[in-house]
Amino acid sequence: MMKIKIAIPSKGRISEPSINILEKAGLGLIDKNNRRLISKTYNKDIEVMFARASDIPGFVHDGVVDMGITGVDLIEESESDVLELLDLRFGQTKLVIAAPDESNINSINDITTDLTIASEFPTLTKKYLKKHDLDLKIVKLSGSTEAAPFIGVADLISDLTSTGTTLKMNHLKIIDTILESSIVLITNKENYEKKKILIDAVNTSIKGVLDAERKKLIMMNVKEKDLNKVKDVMPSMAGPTISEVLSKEKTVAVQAVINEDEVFELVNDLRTAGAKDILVVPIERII
Ligand SMILES: Nc1ncnc2c1ncn2[C@@H]1O[C@H](COP(=O)(O)OP(=O)(O)OP(=O)(O)O)[C@@H](O)[C@H]1O
Ligand SMILES: O=P(O)(O)OC[C@H]1O[C@H](OP(=O)(O)OP(=O)(O)O)[C@H](O)[C@@H]1O
Ligand SMILES: [Mg+2]
Repeated sequence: MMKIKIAIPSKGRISEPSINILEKAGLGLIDKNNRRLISKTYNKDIEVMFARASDIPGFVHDGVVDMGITGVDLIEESESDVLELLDLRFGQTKLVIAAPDESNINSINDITTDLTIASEFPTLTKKYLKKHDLDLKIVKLSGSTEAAPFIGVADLISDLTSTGTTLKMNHLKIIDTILESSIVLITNKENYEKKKILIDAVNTSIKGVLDAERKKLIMMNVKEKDLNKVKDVMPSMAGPTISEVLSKEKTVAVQAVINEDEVFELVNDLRTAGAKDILVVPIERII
C-alpha cells in the first residue's frame, strides 16, 4: 500500500499558512491540536510531520519524508537536491547584502576583502561573494543580524527583507540581491518516481486551491430575451453554463467562473444587461 509523509513547519510565520493550505486542499489535520510530531490527515494514506522549516529541505533530500513545505532560501542554503513542484505564493522575501546607510559602500564593486559580513545564510553568501571573486570573513549568526554592524560584529550583513521595515529601522541600505525566495512544495526525487500517483494528487489539489483563490463563481437569473446581452458581457473560463429555470416568464440561470478583479465591473455590466438575483460565491478548489 502506497503511503506518503509531508513535512510542514512546526513554528514560525509559515506554519499556520501551510496547515491552512493543506486543509483547503482536503488534507486537514485530524489531531492538529495535539501538535504531535506526526499527524494523520483526512486521507488515510497521507501523514504530516512537523519539523523546523530549516530542517525540512534535508529531510526531503534524504527521503525521510516524501514531500515538504519550506522556503527556497532554506533549500538553497542547505544545498538540498529536491524537486520543486509548486510555488505556494506566500512567504515572499529577498536575501540581500546590506550596509549601514552612512557607509560609502553603494554597490558590489565597493566591497573589499578586508570587510566582514554577518549572516544567517553563510553558504549562499559565500557562493555569491565567490562569484564576484570576493573572499570575505563571514560571521554566522542565528537571528537579529541587522544589529551586527552597530555592535561591531561585522561591517556588512546579508539577511532577508520583505517589507524593508527592519532594514530601515536599523539604518541599513540594500547593496545587492543574492536570492529571491518564496515558500514552495517540494518532493524527494526518487520517492517521486515510486509514489508518483499520490504525490501528483497532493500537488494537483494544492494547485487547485491556489487557482481558486483568485476566482469567484458568479450566478444569476436572466430572462430569455436578455440572454444575448448578458452573454456578451460575460468573460468565462469554459462556459457560461446556462440552465432553464421553471417560472412563468421564460428565465434561465447563468453561471460562470470569473477572476476576482473582474467582479466589481462585471456585476454592474450584468445588471445593465438585465441579469437578476446575482450571486458571487467563493470557490474552494479548481481541479
Ligand atoms: N520577513 C519575512 N517575510 C516573508 N518571509 C519570510 C520573512 N522572514 C522569513 N521568511 C521566510 O519564512 C521561512 C521560514 O523561516 P523561519 O523558520 O526562520 O521562520 P520565522 O517565522 O522567521 O521563525 P523564527 O522566529 O524562528 O525566525 C523562510 O523560508 C523565510 O524565507
Ligand atoms: O523586511 P521586513 O518585513 O522587516 O522583514 C525582514 C525581517 O524578517 C525576518 O526576521 P524575523 O522576524 O524572522 O526575526 P529573526 O531575525 O529572529 O529571524 C528577517 O530575518 C528580517 O529580520
Ligand atoms: Mg526568522
